[in-house]
Amino acid sequence: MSGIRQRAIDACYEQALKSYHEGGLPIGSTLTRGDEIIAVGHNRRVQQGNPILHGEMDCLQNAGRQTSYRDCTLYTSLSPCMMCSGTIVQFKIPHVVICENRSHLREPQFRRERAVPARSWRCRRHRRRSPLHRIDGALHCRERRAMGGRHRRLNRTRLSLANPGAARHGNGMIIAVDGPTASGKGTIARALAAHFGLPHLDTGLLYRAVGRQCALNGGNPDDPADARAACTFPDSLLDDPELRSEATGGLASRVSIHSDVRKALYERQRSFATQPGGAILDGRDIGTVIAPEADAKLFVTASVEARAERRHSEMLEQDRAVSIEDITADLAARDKRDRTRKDSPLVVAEDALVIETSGLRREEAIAAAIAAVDALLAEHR
Ligand SMILES: Nc1ncnc2c1ncn2[C@@H]1O[C@H](COP(=O)(O)OP(=O)(O)OP(=O)(O)O)[C@@H](O)[C@H]1O
Ligand SMILES: Nc1ccn([C@@H]2O[C@H](COP(=O)(O)O)[C@@H](O)[C@H]2O)c(=O)n1
Repeated sequence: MSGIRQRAIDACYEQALKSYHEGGLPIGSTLTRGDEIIAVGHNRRVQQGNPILHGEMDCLQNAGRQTSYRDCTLYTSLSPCMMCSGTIVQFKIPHVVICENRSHLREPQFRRERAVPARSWRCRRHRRRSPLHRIDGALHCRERRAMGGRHRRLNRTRLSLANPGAARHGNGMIIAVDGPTASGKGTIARALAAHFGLPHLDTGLLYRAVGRQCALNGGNPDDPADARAACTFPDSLLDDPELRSEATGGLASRVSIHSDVRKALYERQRSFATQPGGAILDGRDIGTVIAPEADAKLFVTASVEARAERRHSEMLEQDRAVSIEDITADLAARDKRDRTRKDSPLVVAEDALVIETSGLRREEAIAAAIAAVDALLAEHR
């Protein structure tokens, strides 16, 4: 790849990364003339709350007024939208290099019809036609594939920030994952967090800490005052391995019916959900109470038998001898308590997508969840 082209593509990537670190959409742009980079820019829609500050627009603004763009090339890390394509046509910019367009292919027909009709669209070396890359036809197809990879990886981490819900919270989206115990919601929430690059909070852990603290205080988890007093647990308790035990799960389910406990834990969960950059939370009432405005809501469920089986295997792995009958009875009791309590019961939020994981392996359940979130976000766009 020629020197200027490589430098321009690298600059696009650096700009996209800069935006990513600012909590924005990872889209960068570079304007070149001959061997010179005239300007760079990145998408600042989220950072500035400015709906038209796309990467290409920011770059052109940074370049200032140019007498002519006829000898310029605009590089952009992602396929330009209708607005940016219109600007490219308006400014008569003859060459556009799109670093990757598989994550988000936008306005190809518009550009095909209007943008740069006189160019050859074949890979110079392979003479291969590439319909998706009509305006970066000057690149060798292997070069395109190589540069596309890293841009694509970056884009996939944050593209979902483009939805309107993201703007509501400054610069992020909220994903709510609810469901009964051992349904696999934690497994799914952690995988979604890694996929979308979001921080994750397992809210069950907070209720478990209250249950555990109540026991440490010698209190009665069914007594509202004892349960309330346990809400001031030290943060270090969250690292206590005992929190993960079934016994503590049972205590958590008992303290969680008290309204004062739910009120005491609300603010902590709410500020996590609304932090800049977005968040993913799993629990029982995330989509209904903690973040009813969440951009994507999933309700993960599975039959009692499948859940008991999973919990049983988990315990066998930890060398804990518990009968499957006992586990089933405990799950059923917790389900009933969670579903029938007055304050914030476990229900499917109206706008949630239900994922039934009984017949799905972990990877299949995760793939279904990612597809469901993508579909929900696409509805918002
Ligand atoms: N689709 C699946 N198939 C088989 N096992 C699964 C699946 N999803 C999760 N598991 C396993 O089931 C167990 C419970 O999963 P996980 O902890 O994600 O559930 P949870 O709903 O978050 O539970 P809790 O309410 O206790 O926090 C774990 O051992 C996990 O590895
Ligand atoms: N948002 C939440 C989360 C949990 N609970 C209660 O805590 C118990 C333990 O939760 P796990 O997810 O770790 O199993 C659970 O049984 C609920 O009673 C809650 O009420 N709200």
